[in-house]
Amino acid sequence: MIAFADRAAFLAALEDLPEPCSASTMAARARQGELTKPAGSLGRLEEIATFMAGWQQVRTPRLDRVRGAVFAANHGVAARGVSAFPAEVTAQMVANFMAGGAAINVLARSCGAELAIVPLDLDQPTGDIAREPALTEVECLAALNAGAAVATADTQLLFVGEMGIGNTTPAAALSAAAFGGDAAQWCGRGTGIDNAALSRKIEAVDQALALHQGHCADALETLRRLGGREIAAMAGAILAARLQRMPVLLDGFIACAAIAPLVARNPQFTSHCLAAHCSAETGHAQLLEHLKLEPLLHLGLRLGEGSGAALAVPLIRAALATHGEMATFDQAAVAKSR
Ligand SMILES: Cc1cc2ncn([C@H]3O[C@H](COP(=O)(O)O)[C@@H](O)[C@H]3O)c2cc1C
Ligand SMILES: O=C(O)c1cccnc1
Repeated sequence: MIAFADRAAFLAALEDLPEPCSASTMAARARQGELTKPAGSLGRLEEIATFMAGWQQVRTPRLDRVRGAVFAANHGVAARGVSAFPAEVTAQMVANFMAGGAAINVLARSCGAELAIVPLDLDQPTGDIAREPALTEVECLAALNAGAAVATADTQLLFVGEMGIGNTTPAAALSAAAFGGDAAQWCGRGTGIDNAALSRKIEAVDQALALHQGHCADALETLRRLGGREIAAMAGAILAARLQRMPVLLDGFIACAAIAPLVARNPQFTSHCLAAHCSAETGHAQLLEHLKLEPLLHLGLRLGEGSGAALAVPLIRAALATHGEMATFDQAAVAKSR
């Protein structure tokens, strides 16, 4: 199991990222060329199959073990009234996840994913990022490692989701810190806030950036100052997946913002990631552009929890099924292109 002993170990891991197996990628690409269809006619399904082959290091990748994890935590900044819901909802939704009644439970069941629910110190909200760092270094490392622990070695595809009332605020701050732009450009309506709450949110992000930006010397420091426990956990899980060459399906705005500081440091970081969808939250489309990822789905979702990622699993499955099960031109005695 992957764990980051200290700041240096986390930062060193980010500098030394494994690459996909090029022999498997080439073998998968060659197989795509032999299947009974015009070259390229399955579009992104073909890219998905070769992507999965490279990361799983086999010519014909499989999807028997899909693992999802939902990390939950509370945010000091929520006390500023930046969400449409009270902070108690985080713990109430964790109970709902445990009982199997949330959207992600239903979607994980319907796509055959195993789901871990990981509450992180729900009774200890982070510091309010507008006036102090969200986390201490020790707390941030603990959250990164709680995330890393879900990337278990037998997982063929990992997705991560989150629950944390107010967390679109730190997500906006992390995005602005990593890729520039002002607070208003990254702040959206989250759970459905009104104009007054949106003004408070933009002000909180402005203040957070003014306070912390000069001190964000590395990716851990940025996550610690502007992030939160569930956000650091998602970053830890996605990095731990990469260290094991495990492909990752990214969810919405918050899950993508969690890796923004890692991508700012190492632009190659997202090579093992597919963007499941583009959320309706302001900022997600531009964030995906900075991550250089093309989303698979546009469904107008703005839920989080890993819901968009779970919805993309059947698409990956279909890509791998065509790749693995279609007849070749030779097998089916179909004439090849001239
Ligand atoms: C019942 C409920 C279920 C949710 N599931 C995900 N979120 C989503 O909404 C929150 C982010 O939006 P904001 O920053 O505006 O608070 C996060 O918890 C996110 O996962 C939910 C929110 C609510 C209210
Ligand atoms: O994009 C998301 O994942 C999202 C958007 C709004 C609220 N919660 C999550």
